[in-house]
Amino acid sequence: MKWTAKVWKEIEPIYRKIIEMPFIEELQNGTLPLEKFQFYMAQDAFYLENFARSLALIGARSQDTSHALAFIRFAEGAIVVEKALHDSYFQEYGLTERRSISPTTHHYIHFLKSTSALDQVEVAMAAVLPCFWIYKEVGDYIYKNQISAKNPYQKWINTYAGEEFEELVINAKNICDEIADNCTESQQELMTQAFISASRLEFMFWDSAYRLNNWEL
Ligand SMILES: Cc1ncc(CN)c(N)n1
Repeated sequence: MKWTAKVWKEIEPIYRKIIEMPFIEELQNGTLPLEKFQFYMAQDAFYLENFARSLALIGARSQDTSHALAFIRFAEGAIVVEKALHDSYFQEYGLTERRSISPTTHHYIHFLKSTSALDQVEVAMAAVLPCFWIYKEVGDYIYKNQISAKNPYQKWINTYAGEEFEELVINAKNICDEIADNCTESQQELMTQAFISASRLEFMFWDSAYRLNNWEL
């Protein structure tokens, strides 16, 4: 069995919880309060910038030049494609003020940056995979189950359910499988643990946006 098939089984309960969470349900129905979406978008802007830095770092640390190129392109995509989505929502909703980084965003960003900088590069690749794969699955799930034809969050849904994003996800999964095939069992286990941690953080990211969670002090 491929490593990606094994790890998806591990995080299946987390994924189920994600698609059942109110943030995702309301995003799908177009009823998510704007304030919660704006909070999410503002946090996601911090996230994307640092996610892109982590991807570029993984690219720089990859031994195989085709993997290096793929990760450098992923970094570019995170900045160019996803930022375009952000910019259009920022303009549409007049989101200009710079908010502070929430505790969950702070934790997620630092988890990705430290893993990318200090852990084995294959572990870092596994840590960023949920950022691609879970978004693709959630985007597809929402797209297939949408009831309302008029949804203010349609651009978000179309981005992650789209073919362009799908290509990136397939590529990232294939690289992880190739890398995992050449790893020892204990390295694979570290990859799996990193994948599970990032999947938990994906859940927390949406959950904290729904609760508008911020520092208490
Ligand atoms: C928190 C988070 N995770 C993943 C993605 C999709 N790259 C995102 N935009 N934001």
